Amino acid sequence: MPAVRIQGLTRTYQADGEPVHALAGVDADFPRGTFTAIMGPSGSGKSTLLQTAAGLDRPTAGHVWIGDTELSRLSETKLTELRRGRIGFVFQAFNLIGALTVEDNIRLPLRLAGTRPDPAWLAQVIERVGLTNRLRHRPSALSGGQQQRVAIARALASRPEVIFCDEPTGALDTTTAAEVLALLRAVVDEQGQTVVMVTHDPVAASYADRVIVLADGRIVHDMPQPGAARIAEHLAALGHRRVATEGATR
Ligand SMILES: Nc1ncnc2c1ncn2[C@@H]1O[C@H](COP(=O)(O)OP(=O)(O)OP(=O)(O)O)[C@@H](O)[C@H]1O
Repeated sequence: MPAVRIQGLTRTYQADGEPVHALAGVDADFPRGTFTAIMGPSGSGKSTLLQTAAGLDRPTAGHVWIGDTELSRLSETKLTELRRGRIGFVFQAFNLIGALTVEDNIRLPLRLAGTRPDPAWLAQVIERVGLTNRLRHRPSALSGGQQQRVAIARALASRPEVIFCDEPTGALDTTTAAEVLALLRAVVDEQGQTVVMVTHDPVAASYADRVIVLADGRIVHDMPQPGAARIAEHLAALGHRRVATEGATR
């Protein structure tokens, strides 16, 4: 069973009385222990795919499974429980709570879910992200890369079945971004996690095992990660104007 399965995923918005087909029937499986990058031009449906797959938004039609649980059958309460316990999120803007220490930020999803932390797992996560000496600090005392590592530790705290990342390196410089991507790669390789990451950056996508490219709400490429240079070519062929080619040699 894949960690995530989406079938016929469709999301239509109304804008000025006109339908906008953000997702026009997308099928994909995300096997456990894999790292997938979702790419595509601006407006192609990447964020909508992530939001609907993660149960943050309801599709207009189609289905999402997290493990064996089909989301459309869940009440809002059950969906919230599932998001807290079985899904991790990492966003471009980190979304840490400034008034809480690093440690309390990491533990927050567990507190919200009312689950008892597994101390051995938490210690392992904190060590893996290199934050052992920072636990008493506030997020504002940390660099951007460190803050994103806190967000990754927070996403891992509940030992989720999948981690959804929306532009996790969008706010970071190249070196810090590389550290964060290496960390995501490591949690897949060492802990068997499943990561689904939206990114505009072919270099970021080159850390994934697989690249899915969307255009107009449909999958137009689904390929084993071919390297940043080839990814950039695929995007350029779609008329993508914001391709980061700098350093695209990986
Ligand atoms: N709340 C909304 N109301 C109306 N239209 C929307 C809404 N959210 C998204 N859309 C439209 O749906 C389409 C897909 O948007 P989405 O944000 O998923 O694209 P994206 O690929 O993530 O884009 P970007 O790379 O610019 O973030 C776009 O045409 C967008 O304008």
